[in-house]
Amino acid sequence: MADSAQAQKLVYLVTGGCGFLGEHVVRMLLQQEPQLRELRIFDLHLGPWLEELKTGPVQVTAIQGDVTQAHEVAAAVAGAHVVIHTAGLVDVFGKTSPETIHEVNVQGTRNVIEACVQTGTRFLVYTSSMEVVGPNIKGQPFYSKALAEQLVLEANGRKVLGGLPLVTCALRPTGIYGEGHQIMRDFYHQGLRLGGRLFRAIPASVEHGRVYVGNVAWMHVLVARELEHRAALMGGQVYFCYDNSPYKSYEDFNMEFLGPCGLRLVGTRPLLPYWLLLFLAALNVLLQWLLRPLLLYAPLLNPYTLAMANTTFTVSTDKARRHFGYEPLFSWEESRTRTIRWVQAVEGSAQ
Ligand SMILES: NC(=O)C1=CN([C@@H]2O[C@H](COP(=O)(O)OP(=O)(O)OC[C@H]3O[C@@H](n4cnc5c(N)ncnc54)[C@H](O)[C@@H]3O)[C@@H](O)[C@H]2O)C=CC1
Ligand SMILES: CC(C)[C@@H](O)CC[C@@H](C)[C@H]1CC[C@H]2[C@@H]3[C@H](O)CC4=CC(=O)CC[C@]4(C)[C@H]3CC[C@]12C
Repeated sequence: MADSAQAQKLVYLVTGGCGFLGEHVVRMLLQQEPQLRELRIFDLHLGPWLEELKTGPVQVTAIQGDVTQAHEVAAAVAGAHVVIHTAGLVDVFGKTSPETIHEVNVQGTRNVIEACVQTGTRFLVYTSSMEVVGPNIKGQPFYSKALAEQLVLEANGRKVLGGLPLVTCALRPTGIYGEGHQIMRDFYHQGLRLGGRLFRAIPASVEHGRVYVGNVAWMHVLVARELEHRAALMGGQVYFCYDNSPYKSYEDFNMEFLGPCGLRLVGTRPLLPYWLLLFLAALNVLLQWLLRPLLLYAPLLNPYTLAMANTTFTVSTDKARRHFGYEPLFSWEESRTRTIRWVQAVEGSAQ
């Protein structure tokens, strides 16, 4: 009996499973997905925390690999029931060349799609970004995400090995926050260096939609589960990731977490005029270029981050609720508390 029950259980693959979002998806699957028999985690950089996951009832298989290498992807995909493809490069600080970003995001996604077709995996969930509908121009970090999303959606309905159709969909989070968010960590360290102060650079009126990483992970788990049963409705669809996090300026939102950790945002309006911020941002680009042979200089302020920080991001949709019953798993209060605890615990700033 156990064998037949075990036989009905499924193999999931998460690419980028050791990243900020990927780790939350992996942990959420282990907590919330009863159908799991094996969870494969495919990543260029495997985290040591994976070892702690191997003591549970689900077989956890860590695979060190590169999505730009088709054969490595095919070997990881073979036999998987569903692939959750989060591996990607989103570099808003100019650390990585546009060519590399394109290779990982576009060719890597193409490799995942082809691996599904060649090995017979029928369900593919892609982590896109709200940015794909932003003011993208060629060469911006998210242009390659838009191309990759298009590949995934166009692949919906392709026949996989065995003759059945591939079912794909894409999820579009906006700025994700929560435990493990590197930019939040950078802001905290910047504030500590400035004597517990951060200086306002963005008008408080510029509203930003942000979403808690646990709710983004939960949406991935739900979509991976429902994609088979609701293929006709969900196949080829995109879903924005949303929850009840409040709309605030990027800096004021960060202070929801950094304030309780002892930081203070100075100024009710930007301390420097926008033209001076533009000049400093351009200067940072020049410095990054001049210093590149010696070191990687990648400050928070550059023309792209300044433009993004001054762009209103809002999402008004309930499509995920209507299509597959999504409701945020974590309230705003829980999301805020978890994030504060992370900053306090990881950064040793417990009060
Ligand atoms: N962080 C955010 O605010 C948002 C992220 N996203 C998307 O979510 C996904 C995950 O983002 P994050 O967790 O923030 O990034 P991350 O950089 O923390 O995680 C990405 C993971 O992919 C892996 N990876 C990178 N290149 C690889 C390759 N060639 N082969 C195999 N693995 C590779 C990395 O090692 C890393 O573990 C990305 O696709 C990103 O575009 C979308 C919207 C917002
Ligand atoms: C120095 C200041 C200008 C400072 O405030 C810069 C902050 C900057 C790092 C962030 C400001 C806006 C952020 C982006 C925004 O939340 C939209 C996004 C959506 C995504 O899907 C991915 C992340 C991001 C591009 C996000 C990245 C960080 C900012 C640019």
